[in-house]
Amino acid sequence: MRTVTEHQTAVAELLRPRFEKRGAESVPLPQALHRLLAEDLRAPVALPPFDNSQMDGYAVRSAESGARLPALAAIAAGQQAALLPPGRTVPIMTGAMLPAGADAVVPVEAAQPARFVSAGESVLLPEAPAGQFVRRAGSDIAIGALAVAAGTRLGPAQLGLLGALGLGSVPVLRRITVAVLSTGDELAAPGEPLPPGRIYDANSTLLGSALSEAGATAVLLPTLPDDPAGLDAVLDGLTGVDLLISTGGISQGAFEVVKQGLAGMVGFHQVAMQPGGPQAIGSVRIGPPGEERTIPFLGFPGNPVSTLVSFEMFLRPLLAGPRNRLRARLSADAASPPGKHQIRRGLFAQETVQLLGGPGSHLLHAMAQANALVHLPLGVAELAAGEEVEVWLL
Ligand SMILES: Nc1nc2c(c(=O)[nH]1)N[C@H]1C(S)=C(S)[C@@H](COP(=O)(O)OP(=O)(O)OC[C@H]3O[C@@H](n4cnc5c(N)ncnc54)[C@H](O)[C@@H]3O)O[C@H]1N2
Ligand code: MOO
Repeated sequence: MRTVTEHQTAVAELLRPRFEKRGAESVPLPQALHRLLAEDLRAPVALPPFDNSQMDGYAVRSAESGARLPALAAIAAGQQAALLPPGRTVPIMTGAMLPAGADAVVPVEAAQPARFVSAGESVLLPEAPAGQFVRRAGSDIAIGALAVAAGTRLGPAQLGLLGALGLGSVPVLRRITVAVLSTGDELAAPGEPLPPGRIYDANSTLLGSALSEAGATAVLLPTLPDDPAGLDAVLDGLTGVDLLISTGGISQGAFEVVKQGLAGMVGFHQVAMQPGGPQAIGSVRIGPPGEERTIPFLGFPGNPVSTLVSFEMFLRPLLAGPRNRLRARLSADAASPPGKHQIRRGLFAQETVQLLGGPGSHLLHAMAQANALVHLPLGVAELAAGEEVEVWLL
């Protein structure tokens, strides 16, 4: 039996070289959400690009503040500011360029009168130290500084920064394309009638959406009946994908389509975790004759919770990095098979986690209400309420 870490290492060794060779593409900034940045990006301009006002108020030479000063015509955001002559003040709006000579801003409500006066009128300004309410050029980021590092998953803040820096497009890693093959005679497609003895296919949707959320492109193949010859046909017809994942058909049954169809080509292992114990890993030949190539293959167990937990444990970290991990206290006693790393589903709030449903890997309804995976480590049989465990926030 393999440990979780051993299988994680095996999956990483199989997939990392492929993922690293995937290459980059340039995409318009608004389309780069959740993509991985392909190279370090440095600031082509400083932010702010020029000294500007942090307040709607009066720009002043600080040495001349604490006095009544005649005002010039107001400077709006977007205008180029001229020199502020000595002995003058100028109404200035938030974000407007500070005129040369000025080094402080007095908020309009601190002036007397507490409004914007017309050009030529004078206004009494309180003492304002140098730098007051002035946002210096480069105080957010200096020109040439590292803005976003290669490998960063681009979220709203990173994309906003790149927009502020004037970048219209961004180099991102090409998406990994993953074919998803749910197997089993019992499967019917959601939306279709359900004959007796059959169940609806949950895994195609579950795994497809997990892959999309992690930044990959999922290609959902039609479900495969328990017919090893059918698997050969699927492989022959497959092109343009970086990875194939199957679900089901890998344990000890009499009709294990993946196990029978790929015997000798891929490894079938028992991993010391629950759910997700049975795992397959290796490489498969795909493509029509003359265009064959070899791609990595992962076989996840068929139970839907096993499939999603397998994805979270083995694949998601390689596609999108680790989940947020923290320690939480169990809300109630818990038991776990000591020979396995058990991964339960739970509801995390205020440093406490409540287990939802039992350990069974068919309990998809409970998982659909969970916001965390709860780790009960190898070697642990019983945990008391209040004991700390690791949780991964989903
Ligand atoms: N004798 C043994 N039997 C089983 C063992 C074992 O060690 N010895 N392991 C059990 C464990 S643990 C798991 S997990 C499953 C894994 O089996 P398979 O990967 O071969 O999966 P299947 O048998 O095809 O399906 C398992 C279960 O999940 C349902 N299923 C499958 N695909 C889907 C889908 N796309 N959507 C919804 N539900 C699906 C399927 O109907 C089965 O109920 O093996 C245990 N057995
Ligand atoms: O290892 Mo299985 O995934 O418990 O049901």
